[in-house]
Amino acid sequence: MLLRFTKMHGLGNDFVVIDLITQRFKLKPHHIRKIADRHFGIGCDQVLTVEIPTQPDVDFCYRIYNAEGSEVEQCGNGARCFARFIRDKRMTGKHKIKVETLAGIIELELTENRQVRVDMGEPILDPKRIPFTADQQASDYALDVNGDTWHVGAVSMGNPHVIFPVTDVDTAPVETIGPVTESHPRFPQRVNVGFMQIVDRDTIRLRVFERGVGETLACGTGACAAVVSGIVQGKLNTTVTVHLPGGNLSIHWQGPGQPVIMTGPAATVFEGQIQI
Ligand SMILES: N[C@H](CCC[C@H](N)C(=O)O)C(=O)O
Repeated sequence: MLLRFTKMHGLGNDFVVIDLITQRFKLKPHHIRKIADRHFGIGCDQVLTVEIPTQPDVDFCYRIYNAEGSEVEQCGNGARCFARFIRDKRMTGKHKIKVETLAGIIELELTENRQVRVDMGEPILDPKRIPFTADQQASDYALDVNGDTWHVGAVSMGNPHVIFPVTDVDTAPVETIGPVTESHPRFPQRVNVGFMQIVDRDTIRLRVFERGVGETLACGTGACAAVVSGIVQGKLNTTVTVHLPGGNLSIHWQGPGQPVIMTGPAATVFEGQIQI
């Protein structure tokens, strides 16, 4: 079968977006792996499918799959690309849309300067719901990795994140600590691994070794999780610029009980068809 797709990216975190409302096809993990393969397929970090919502009062549904084929709960850069896709394909005339995701319903808004603002919902700090094995909720946790004890943050945006504090992201041990921590036994559903350098109370630098992919040029939920962790530790103000290798995001969080608001760009690269 020939499947139409749109290649997109959010700060270099790239996606293949497939409309499964006008194309009926059941994507299986081996299909995802082929689509995501940068030599034998199209190539992307994640595949994002546009689907009919199952809940009332919701405009659309999207599902996200990591390059290895696993379905995941949430994706921040994907959410912004989704909003751009829906708008550019004129699948809605609305400026603000409600979207059903595995992590719950989120709200996306296209802003006047072609940015996308996403209400990512409330962060999850209870270790049992991240999930992360810890005796009780804390502002940071002792985590043993490769024989060293790190004091890390742990936050879920619907998908799990652990955040390592570093003095310089350029020299952070992403290649060594990333893979080992991704499958650390204290994270029963594996985990996205962030390395956060706090520049000042309004600015961080961040690199992310993503679950199911490896290091990406940007991670939207990772940026949200890192800022929440920094605010919980009393080290950041409520609106933070996050410098990622692929570009910058603005993250805003007023504190417990409040949603995380992420604002940033989304771009279309090309359209095509893949024989699947
Ligand atoms: N690798 C993530 C999913 C994609 C998240 C990322 N691309 C973003 O922009 O949030 C996970 O396994 O939870």
